[in-house]
Amino acid sequence: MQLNKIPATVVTGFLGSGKTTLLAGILRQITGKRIAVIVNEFGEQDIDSSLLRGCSLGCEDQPAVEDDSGIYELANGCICCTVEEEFLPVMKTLVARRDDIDHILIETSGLALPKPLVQAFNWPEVRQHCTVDAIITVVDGPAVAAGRYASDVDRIEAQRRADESLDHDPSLSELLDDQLSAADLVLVSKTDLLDPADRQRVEALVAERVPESVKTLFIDPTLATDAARLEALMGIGAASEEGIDHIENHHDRHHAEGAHHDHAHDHFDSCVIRLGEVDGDAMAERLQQLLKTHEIYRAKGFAAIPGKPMRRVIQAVGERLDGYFDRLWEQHEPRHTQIVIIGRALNRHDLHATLASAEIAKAS
Ligand SMILES: Nc1nc2c(ncn2[C@@H]2O[C@H](COP(=O)(O)OP(=O)(O)OP(=O)(O)O)[C@@H](O)[C@H]2O)c(=O)[nH]1
Repeated sequence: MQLNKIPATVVTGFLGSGKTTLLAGILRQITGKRIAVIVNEFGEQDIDSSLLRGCSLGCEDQPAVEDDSGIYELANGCICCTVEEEFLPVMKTLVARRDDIDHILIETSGLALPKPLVQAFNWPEVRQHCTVDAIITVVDGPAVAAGRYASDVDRIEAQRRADESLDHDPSLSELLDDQLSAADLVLVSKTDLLDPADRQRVEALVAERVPESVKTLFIDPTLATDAARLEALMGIGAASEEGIDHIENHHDRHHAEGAHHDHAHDHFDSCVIRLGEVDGDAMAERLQQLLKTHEIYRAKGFAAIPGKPMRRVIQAVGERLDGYFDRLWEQHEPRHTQIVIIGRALNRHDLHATLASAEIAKAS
């Protein structure tokens, strides 16, 4: 590690792969380090920072940075496209506060490429004071084992064959490749949902895409009881910015071939559904129905349930839906429901109408 530079860990990985869960585990488990967090979301609402804030508020001995929560949101689009406008000013703020910060954790949007962000660490203002400790790519174990990325390639190939005019349409598989191409360390998440054969499939897929020198760890962040293991993720000392220009990826290759410059997120759509109080069971049932009938990759947010003093977090990845109560509604906070949905060709009207049928009362 380079002396006197603040180390920054960049956590990348597809939508819903487990990045926020990992960050929350680190913030909860690692005490004695002052950690600043930068989160970037695809979509108009930053649910992740709200969840992470809930986490650091719950951990009294873990204030991230003095006098605020230490969580910086870059909610306005994908970090890989807004490096200059959004990321640089935040980094300058952190550099100015460097005596208060031991480590920076950056969660990129699930649709972002890590390369442009890491290249920004070579800008003089940043380079002088910060270094990239490691790029950690989180891979959704069950999704990879189930062939979600492969089947998407097949689907897109079929689309390309059907319509020759289709230019470069980056697939989920290419995005996974590009997120893996920059990795210093790969973490396979949701290992509680993997059987030994799944593990082998995931291992084989990752091994095809990363050099042998890059380690792959199977980790279960929801069971993040192992602080020493989490601590080992910080302090890798890779100085990833030094070699980043030489990392090859599909995105740069398409660009060099003269293809229209676009990013995976140009092909995704997002919308936010805002409602008042909802019937919890009806909401789950309607959402499950939408996950089956629409091309939704990710849905997340929270719901206000009548008579419940806590807000209910809603999480969906693929067709899997989870929910839990995370914190009490504050006294003057309006009780409302808000769900961000990310997918392809979303019909907002349909999504809103279906979920609104679970609404019981308008927001207070
Ligand atoms: N079973 C299981 N579920 C997990 C694990 N880690 C994360 N999840 C669930 O997976 C869902 C997505 O997790 P997040 O941590 O929000 O994923 P993310 O990568 O931050 O998602 P985006 O920010 O939307 O890209 C949530 O419902 C988590 O509870 C795990 O180890 N096991």
